[in-house]
Amino acid sequence: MQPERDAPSSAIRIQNLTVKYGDFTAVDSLDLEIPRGELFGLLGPNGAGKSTTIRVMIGQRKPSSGTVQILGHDVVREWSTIKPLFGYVPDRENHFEEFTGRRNLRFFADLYGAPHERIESCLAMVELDEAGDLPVKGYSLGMRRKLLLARALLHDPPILYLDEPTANLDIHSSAVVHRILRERVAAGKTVLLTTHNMPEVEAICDRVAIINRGKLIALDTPTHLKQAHTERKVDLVTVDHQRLVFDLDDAADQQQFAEWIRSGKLATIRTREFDFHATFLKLTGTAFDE
Ligand SMILES: Nc1ncnc2c1ncn2[C@@H]1O[C@H](COP(=O)(O)OP(=O)(O)OP(=O)(O)O)[C@@H](O)[C@H]1O
Repeated sequence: MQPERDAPSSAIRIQNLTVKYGDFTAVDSLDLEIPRGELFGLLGPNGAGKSTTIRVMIGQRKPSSGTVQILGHDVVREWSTIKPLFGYVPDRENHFEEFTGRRNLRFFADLYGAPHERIESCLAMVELDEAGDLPVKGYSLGMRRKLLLARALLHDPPILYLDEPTANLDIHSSAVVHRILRERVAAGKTVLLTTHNMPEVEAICDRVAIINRGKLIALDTPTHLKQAHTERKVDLVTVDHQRLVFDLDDAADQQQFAEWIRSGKLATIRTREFDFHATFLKLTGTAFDE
C-alpha cells in the first residue's frame, strides 16, 4: 500500500533537470516550480528546449539527470500514477482523419475511461458541437487544434500541457481557448503552455520562464519582466529628414529630446512599443520566426 501523503502545493516541480540527445545538451540543469492554479508560459526561441522539457513531463523522454515531480509524484518512478493527472495538446495533430470529430473523441474517451457526457461538453466548450458529425479530414487547421484541446480535456485532468495552443487559430477561436485556460486555473487546475505569441503571454500567463539553449534565463510575471528589461526609446524624424533615437532612461538623451520638442522642427515622434516582444528579444538576443 502507498503511504498517505499530504497534497503537495506544487503542481510541477522540476529539479536540476538535464536532458541530452547523445552529446548534445537540450535542457541544462533546469529548476522550475509551478504551483497549483497557475497559468505558466514556457518561452524561448526555436530549439531552446521547451518541447524537450514537456516530453519529460509526458513520459516521452527520460531525464539524463535531475527529477520532475507532478503533484508530488516522480515522472519516472511513478508513471502509472502520473498518466491520468495530465492532458496534453501537442503541436502536431494526430486525429483519425476518416472519423468524425465526435467519433475521434469517443475513441479517446473510451481509452481514458472518461464518461461519454464529457464528449458533448468538451465539443461544446471548443465550439465544435455543430461540426462534430463531419469527418476530420474536412476540418480547417483551427478546428483540428480545437479538437485536440477537447480531447485533452475529456478526463478533466488537474494539469494541462499545451504546445503552441493557438497556432493557426483566428482571433475568436484564440479567445475561446484563452477563456477555457483561464477558467481552468480559476478552478485550481494548472496549465503549462509553450508559445511564440507574445500578446498571448501578456494576455493570459500568470508567470513565465524564458529558456535559451536549455538554460533558464528569466522567471517572473510578464509585467515584471517587461518593466525590468524593456528599453524605453523614442524615435524622431525631423522636418529635414534626420532620424534620431533617444533613450528615455538616459539623462543626456532626455535633455536633447526636450530640446528637439521645443524646436518645433519635428515631423514624427514615435515611442517604441513597451511590449513583451521587445523584452523577449532583449533577453534572448534572438528574433522570432514569424
Ligand atoms: N530527437 C532529437 N535528437 C537530437 N536532437 C534533438 C532531438 N529533439 C530535439 N533536439 C534538439 O534539441 C534542442 C531543443 O529542441 P526542442 O524541440 O526541445 O526545442 P523547442 O524550444 O521546443 O523549439 P521550437 O520552438 O522550435 O519547438 C534543439 O537543438 C533540437 O535540435
